[in-house]
Amino acid sequence: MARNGVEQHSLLSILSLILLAGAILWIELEAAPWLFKALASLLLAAALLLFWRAIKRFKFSRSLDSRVAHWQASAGQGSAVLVDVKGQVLAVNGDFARLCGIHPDALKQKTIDISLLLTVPHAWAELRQRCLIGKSWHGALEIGKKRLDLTAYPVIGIEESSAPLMALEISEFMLSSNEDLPSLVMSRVPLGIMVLHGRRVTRVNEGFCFLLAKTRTQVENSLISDVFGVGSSFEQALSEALMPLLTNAKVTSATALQRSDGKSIWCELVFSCLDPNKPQAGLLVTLSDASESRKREEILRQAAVVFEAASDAILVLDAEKRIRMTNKAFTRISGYEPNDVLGKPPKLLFSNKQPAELYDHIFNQIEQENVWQGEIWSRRRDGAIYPQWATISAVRNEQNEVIEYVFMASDITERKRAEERLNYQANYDGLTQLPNRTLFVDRLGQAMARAKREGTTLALLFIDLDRFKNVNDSMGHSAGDKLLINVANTLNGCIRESDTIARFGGDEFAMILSPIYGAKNAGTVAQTVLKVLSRPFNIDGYDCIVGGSIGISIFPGDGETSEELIRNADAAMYRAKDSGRNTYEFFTAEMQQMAMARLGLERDLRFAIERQEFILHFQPQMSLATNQVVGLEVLVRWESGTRGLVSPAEFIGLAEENGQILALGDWVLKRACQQYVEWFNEGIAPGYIAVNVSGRQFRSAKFTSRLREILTETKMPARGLEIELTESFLMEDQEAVMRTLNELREMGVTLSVDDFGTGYSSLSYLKRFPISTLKIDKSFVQDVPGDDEDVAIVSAIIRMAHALKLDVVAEGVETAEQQQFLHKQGCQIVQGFLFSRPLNADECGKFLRKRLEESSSSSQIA
Ligand SMILES: Nc1nc2c(ncn2[C@@H]2O[C@H](COP(=O)(O)O[C@H]3[C@@H](O)[C@H](n4cnc5c(=O)[nH]c(N)nc54)O[C@@H]3COP(=O)(O)O)[C@@H](O)[C@H]2O)c(=O)[nH]1
Repeated sequence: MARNGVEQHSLLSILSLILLAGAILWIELEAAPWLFKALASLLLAAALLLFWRAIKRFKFSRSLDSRVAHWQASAGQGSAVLVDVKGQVLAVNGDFARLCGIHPDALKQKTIDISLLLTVPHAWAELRQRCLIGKSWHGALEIGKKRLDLTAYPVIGIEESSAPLMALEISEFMLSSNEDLPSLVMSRVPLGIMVLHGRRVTRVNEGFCFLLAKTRTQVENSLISDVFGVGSSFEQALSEALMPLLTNAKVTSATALQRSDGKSIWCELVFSCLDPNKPQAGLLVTLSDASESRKREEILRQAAVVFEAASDAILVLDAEKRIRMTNKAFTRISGYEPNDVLGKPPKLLFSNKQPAELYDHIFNQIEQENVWQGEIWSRRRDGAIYPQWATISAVRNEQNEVIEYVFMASDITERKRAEERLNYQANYDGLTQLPNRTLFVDRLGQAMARAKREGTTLALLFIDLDRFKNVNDSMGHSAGDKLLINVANTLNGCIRESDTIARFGGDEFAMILSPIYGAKNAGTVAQTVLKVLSRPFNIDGYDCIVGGSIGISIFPGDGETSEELIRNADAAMYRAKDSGRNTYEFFTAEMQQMAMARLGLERDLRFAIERQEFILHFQPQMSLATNQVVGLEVLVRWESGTRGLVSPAEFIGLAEENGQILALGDWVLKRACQQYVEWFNEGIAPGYIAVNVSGRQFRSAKFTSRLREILTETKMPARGLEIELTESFLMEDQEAVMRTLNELREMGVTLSVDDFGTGYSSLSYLKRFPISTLKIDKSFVQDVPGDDEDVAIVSAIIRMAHALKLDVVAEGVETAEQQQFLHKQGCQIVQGFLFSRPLNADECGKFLRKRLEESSSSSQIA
């Protein structure tokens, strides 16, 4: 270009000389003929024209030169060419010549139609059009087999009229990189590969597309911001890698990348230059999915956190069972610092409270089953021994060889204490600290097994205190508790080391004498026990004499199971009580039969309730003043298919013991109310029906609400119902009894005290409780007026009842003498065989009707 400028400059000088010569000639020929003058003018005009054109061309050439020079000065790195709008090359750099495979000299004075290079259809027209309107153009082009990245932009002239020029910058050939990365490798390699030129993605492999769920066409030739998003984490990683790449062959980083399907993957990126000598020549980026390894790392990190933060002590042992790692909890629990134990076997942590073989046993089991779990006693650094719950597991490699053991252990000192407490509570009586029934049964089972094995004999003594209730009721529960503790200590003194004494609850105790050499010896022990029990116990300054009754069963002989032995000793104890108390009885075959009978009765009773085999009988209560039926006592009967009509005396006690009384009592109440309402509607009902309610039924939480339901359901008038409760029951838990009695009174139901005189006949409860009637027990009535004592008792009860404004019913009246006596004493109401036996509903209905008829006819006669 410079040469061209010099040539134009010389041409301009020649033209200037011609023009000067023409002007001189024209002046010299002023006087010459017009023909010469005309020729001279013509020559001058031509010279002027040429001069003007030369000036113009010179100016243009100067402007072009300056633009080319300016472009050359500012042209960026890489291949570049400056062309005019026709594609004529105005300037090139050396890289461009190399790109075209043409020596730079070959371009001298030559013109190359750049559009020939642009094999992509319309590319030339597009970029030319963009440059003509002052915009740039980017695109990927191919030259033969080569691919290149081209950026074209307009080069503005100094004058507006200047013809537009276009600078084309062509990035380095990728030919060499293509050859370095054979397509096969590119496509097979399980990595994402991406080639970047500037901020443009020029090539990617299948791995890349797979990784980011993109298609090649979505990615190739797109800007990074289009592929990864504006301001993406990739862009950030790239910009962070650029500086280090100037000095490092490769730079790695990792970041989360967004896939086209919206998922995010964690990628490891490796940036390297395509040509290490020319960082600007493009970058190769490999991407690998590190999500899994990151997850694993995360898990490992979490595991490490768990390891350290675990509340359990954790030790990692190597295959030789030497401690390799410990966590903080281990140090906290054991007191050992890691350095105290690292490299040592965990045996040093074991205490000798357990058998020495345990250590080998543990690892033998792990060898077989991979894991061992159990309690071990460990020793802290300060020597203290403590229990641990340990889990030791083996970690094996793919060859199934143990590579390490993980030993996890928690300090269970507290848990053990709590367990011991619970165990104690479950097996010992809280008041006397003696074994309870549960532990007793367990020990009895063991003693029976031992006796069987060794061919020895054992005895079971069932002890019931005779007058404990008196103390409890008269001196209060606290005194009763003290008495029981004293009794327990005393009984403890009567047995040997090998024997067991237990409290079964209430005032019941039991002993296992094991072994016992002959039943006689059991009798001797029973005598000793009775002797110590008959001595006074000093409670709160008072001497309390209780005494006891003992039943004895012997094994083998009196039962095959512990329950049988206990039941039989219990039966013998009842026999002892029946035979006058403060004595002992051995279990006998006869008792065996009774026990069997009781079992059978219990079974049949259960079915009787299901089959509704019960009926009600009614026994009239007569007014001695009017000779009228004033009420009816309701008495249940069991019409058994196999046993006939069974008296309640035979089954009520049993039903109370096993809880069947709840269902039975409910039925009795409802049926009695229904019957009363029937008679009431017929106009023959007396003033009330008196229903016997057992203590267990009365104590039930639902008793009053259920009674309310029954009254409503049957439409029974509450005032027509009297509840009969035994005197002894009223003495138990007086506050609770009081609450229920008050509820009954509010409902309008009255209360009668049954069997009065047989219990403690305390005046205080008669005053406190809302009682309306006292029933004198038939045992007092049967011997009046002959027996002075009974006469005194009966008259006293009647007087007391009058004083307290209570009605009195005398039951069991069988003779006219008894009736007269009672009448004389002022007893108003009587009940007994003298007037009527208990009658079934039909008979009772007839009885009521007859009595009414009789009384109406006698009143008519009168
Ligand atoms: N909880 C419930 N207890 C009930 C119920 N039904 C009855 N019983 C109680 O069973 C015991 C035995 O009753 P029973 O065999 O019916 O005997 C009663 C009468 O038949 C009997 N009696 C009546 N008059 C005479 C007589 O002149 N002589 C004589 N020897 N016996 C007679 O007395 C029993 C009534 O006693 P009491 O209840 O004390 O008034 C008995 O304790 C019943 O209470 C029930 O449904 N629930």
